[in-house]
Amino acid sequence: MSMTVLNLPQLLNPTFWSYVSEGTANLCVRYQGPELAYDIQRRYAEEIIRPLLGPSVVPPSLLVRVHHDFLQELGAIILPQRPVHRRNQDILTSQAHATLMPDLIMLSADPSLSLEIKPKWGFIPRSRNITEDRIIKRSICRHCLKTRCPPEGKSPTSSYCPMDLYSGDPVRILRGLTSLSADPPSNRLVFFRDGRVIALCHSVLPSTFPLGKLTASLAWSIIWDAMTTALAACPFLSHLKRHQERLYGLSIEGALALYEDPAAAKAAKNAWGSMDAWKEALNAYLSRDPSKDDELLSKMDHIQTKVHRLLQQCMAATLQDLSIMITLHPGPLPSASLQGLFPSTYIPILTHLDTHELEWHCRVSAIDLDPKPVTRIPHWDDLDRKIALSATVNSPTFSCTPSS
Ligand SMILES: O=P(O)(O)O[C@@H]1[C@@H](OP(=O)(O)O)[C@H](OP(=O)(O)O)[C@H](O)[C@H](OP(=O)(O)O)[C@H]1OP(=O)(O)O
Ligand SMILES: Nc1ncnc2c1ncn2[C@@H]1O[C@H](COP(=O)(O)OP(=O)(O)OP(=O)(O)O)[C@@H](O)[C@H]1O
Repeated sequence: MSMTVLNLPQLLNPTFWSYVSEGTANLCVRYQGPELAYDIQRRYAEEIIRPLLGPSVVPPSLLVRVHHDFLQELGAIILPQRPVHRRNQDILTSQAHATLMPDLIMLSADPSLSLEIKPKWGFIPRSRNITEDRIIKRSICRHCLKTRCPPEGKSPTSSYCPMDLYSGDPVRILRGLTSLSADPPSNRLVFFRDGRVIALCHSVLPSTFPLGKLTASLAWSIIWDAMTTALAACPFLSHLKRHQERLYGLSIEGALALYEDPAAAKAAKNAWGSMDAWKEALNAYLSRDPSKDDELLSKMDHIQTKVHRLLQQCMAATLQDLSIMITLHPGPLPSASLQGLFPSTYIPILTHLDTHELEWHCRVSAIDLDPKPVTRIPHWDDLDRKIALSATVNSPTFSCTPSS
């Protein structure tokens, strides 16, 4: 068995280390050098988002050293496989680090089918800070305001309502998935078979797949059923919705009011690059009584409280923009492989096919967990204002059925 050895020369400065303890064989020292800028992104996912969503959902990752020649050669090798519209942007060959993660789409040589979806906001906000001119936000969810109530002269761009996906009700979850799949192709729903992107529902399944001998439409209806069962069985979406809603407790209008205090904005911008500050904001959130999520702004006179609330607003923004990867493996639990480095959790599912029961194993993971800049708060508020005002002018005749 080979072992991965990471090359991190920037750590090899003895003054960055201090003594902790020792035994007969090992001596333990603690790293106290400068924060590795690139590492903030990786640690944010592991130390801030993982406690919210759960260890089985947020994949582990390692920071590895890379160099110019490797990145340049890699860029040339993969260029033909990249989408044409992305090719004008080269890989940044000056990057010193990359993140190594388990492959969430495919595991060893087993047949697999994965669905990547971007669920977006899962609740309808209730905050007292929502102003009268944006009152439509209380009856139509953010995604539907943005996509189903476009400015005059434009057509709706989606029929998907996230409230369905987050409802916990299998009938509504299936409706959410199928409406997403009926939308024009986008990164909001992507299918992978055996590690490669496939055109949704038009693709014949491989014969190694247990459904491969069925007609495509029957096979796909069973697959939708298995995906729905997995999402209904896994507590992930309900955790995601609860944390989105609580972290967004002041609504963007309230967060903007805090950001308009120049001292708070400056302190929050400084705090953004420090993992200690993120952890403080997370702990303040985890120990907060939910009845205080939408606390009166006038009661928040400490700069520290404002900084916590601003960073929490950024955490909510990460949670609204993440993607979910649902990977289905037909048959028994996939055997350990190279991925043994990274433990993961599978949900066993049974689906019915005529008189036969099919056994699947399913893994649900969250990806794209980047920290969102606190400096975007005015932009998010402005976007919300535009979306709410343009939808109000259209006087939509529908409202969204809350997810619970
Ligand atoms: O706020 P939204 O709803 O426009 O979300 C943006 C996403 O739009 P979407 O609603 O998924 O079509 C947008 O998605 P697309 O690139 O449009 O697929 C981005 O994810 C953007 O984040 P970032 O600029 O990559 O950090 C997202 O922006 P942030 O809200 O994270 O700033
Ligand atoms: N661990 C993983 N295993 C398999 N595929 C992955 C993994 N992580 C990311 N991907 C794939 O790579 C794509 C890009 O990754 P990611 O979403 O982190 O990039 P991004 O630049 O932050 O994207 P965006 O512009 O949507 O914010 C994902 O949409 C997913 O298809």
